[in-house]
Amino acid sequence: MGDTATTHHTKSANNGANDNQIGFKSRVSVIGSGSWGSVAAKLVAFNTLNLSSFHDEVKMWVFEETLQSGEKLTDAINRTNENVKYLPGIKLGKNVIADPDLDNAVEDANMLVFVTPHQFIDNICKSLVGKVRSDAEAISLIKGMEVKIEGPCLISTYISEQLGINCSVLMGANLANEIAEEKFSEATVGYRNNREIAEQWVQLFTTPYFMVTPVQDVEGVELCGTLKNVVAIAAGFVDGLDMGNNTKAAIIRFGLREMREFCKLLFSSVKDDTFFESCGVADVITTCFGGRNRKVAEAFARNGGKRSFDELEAEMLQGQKLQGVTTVREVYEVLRHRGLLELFPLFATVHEICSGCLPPSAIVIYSEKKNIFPV
Ligand SMILES: NC(=O)c1ccc[n+]([C@@H]2O[C@H](COP(=O)([O-])OP(=O)(O)OC[C@H]3O[C@@H](n4cnc5c(N)ncnc54)[C@H](O)[C@@H]3O)[C@@H](O)[C@H]2O)c1
Ligand SMILES: O=P(O)(O)OC[C@H](O)CO
Repeated sequence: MGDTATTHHTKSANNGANDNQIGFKSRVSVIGSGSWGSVAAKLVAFNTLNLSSFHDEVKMWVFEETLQSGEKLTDAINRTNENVKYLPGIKLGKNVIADPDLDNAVEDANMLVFVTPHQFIDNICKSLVGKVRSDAEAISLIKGMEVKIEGPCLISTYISEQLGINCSVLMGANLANEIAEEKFSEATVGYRNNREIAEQWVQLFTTPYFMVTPVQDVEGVELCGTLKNVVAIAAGFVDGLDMGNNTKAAIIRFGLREMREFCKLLFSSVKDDTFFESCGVADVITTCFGGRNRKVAEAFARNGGKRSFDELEAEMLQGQKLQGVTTVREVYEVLRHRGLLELFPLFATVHEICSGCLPPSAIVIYSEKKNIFPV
């Protein structure tokens, strides 16, 4: 742990955070246990076993459910060391302990990894108020955003505000099943102003097959991870209409341009270089070719928009959750509220298709005529 973090530990006030500086070991909890949540626990657990500055054990909070066999998911994970529902066939590491009790899962942890679908973060944060260490550091792997009456709010900001702790982000071209199989990938840690904290997260996640780069642009990194899911849905429509690779490449380019404009609209501080990190162009590419948002959007278009995203998601993903449909609705609300829909034709069209106002083929009309931003 770096100096800044150590000072952090010693000044803590509540929930047992009175550790001595010398010999202090960090405790990590993972909040979420879907496919990416389980891979995150695996990555982290590999490092906590191998680095002396961490306690070995990694607690992973599980949204409890009963499997078809009648066994609780948590019991099955702890018995087999696999997330048999969301990441079957992958050993997580014996030091990963699944826990269905949220309070218990975060108790004593000073490094909190948030990785649930974004639609659930509100309830999770509300139930964690007053339960986490005041000196804890958080990181969000969640791709999505909250839209409140007063405007859009990044998930990392929401976590920070609700829990009174600093929150970094980790985003990137990270299809969970590929990293689970230890195929090489990159990711980007976005941090606000404390480089040492960023280095701790880099250390905690880096493995020989997972390369993590810190970038001082938390908003840019997080919004890239959030918005690429909208572009992935557009790419899925193109696939469902059998329009081919050139059209998909055009959609990716238009999408990246709207991502950049939307990021700068919300945060003028967002850096152009961030779009060339793993969280930017690389994540757009991988999601538009191999992601769940793309896959379900393709099925939506092949069905002519007659079967809803909810229905297709339940049938095709068996409990896993899409982020793109909710995100594009939130983006649309922000743009409508500001009278800027015309400047974001791809985002607007994707929402209008998802919500049934336009047919999937409208994405073709979009791609034929749009070049809104000056290049
Ligand atoms: N899967 C990936 O390849 C991947 C990669 C990078 C980032 N992400 C992001 O990670 C985040 C988490 O996604 P994931 O892939 O780990 O999950 P997932 O879609 O695989 O699984 C859904 C999860 O939601 C949980 N859940 C269901 N109802 C809930 C409720 N009411 N309250 C709380 N939890 C509930 C389920 O138990 C399960 O753990 C998302 O923001 C996603 O965009 C996913
Ligand atoms: O499967 P998706 O569409 O949720 O995308 C997964 C990851 O975000 C890719 O980096």
